[in-house]
Amino acid sequence: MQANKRIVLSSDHAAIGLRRTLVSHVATRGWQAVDIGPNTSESTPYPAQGEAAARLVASGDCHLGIILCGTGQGIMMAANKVKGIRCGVCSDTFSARMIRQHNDANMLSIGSRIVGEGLALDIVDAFLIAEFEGGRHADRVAMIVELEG
Ligand SMILES: O=C[C@H](O)[C@H](O)[C@H](O)COP(=O)(O)O
Repeated sequence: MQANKRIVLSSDHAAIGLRRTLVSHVATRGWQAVDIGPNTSESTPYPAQGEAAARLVASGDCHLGIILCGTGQGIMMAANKVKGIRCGVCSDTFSARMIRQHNDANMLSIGSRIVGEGLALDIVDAFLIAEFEGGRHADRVAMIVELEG
């Protein structure tokens, strides 16, 4: 259990309901949720929401991040533009575990129009429980970091 660790959650308008569910869920897993919205059903651009969450992770203010939009793809693309962010879109628990174990991902993206609530909770659990394995994977992640310049 990762007690006292902070995790930022962010979404666009397409994923407000699922984001709120995940905010409550991560708290039951011992994480302090930093929910940066939105809290209106008005159209909210995913790039800004992804960037804002990514900056909290990149700065060290939050240890991990969970971001959501309709597909999970657009907000993931935006988050990955921020230096230091490794974010993957997951629609299954195996991928959610592996992006932590092999890729040292610090953000998870989920598509609210693809993944149902029950699976989303399992995906989040898989992501939170898994830990980076290091070893041969560390060299590969270092190569990703080098690409950032
Ligand atoms: O990657 C983008 C996301 O799936 C957005 O949630 C989606 O494009 C929003 O579409 P709309 O404005 O039609 O709700």
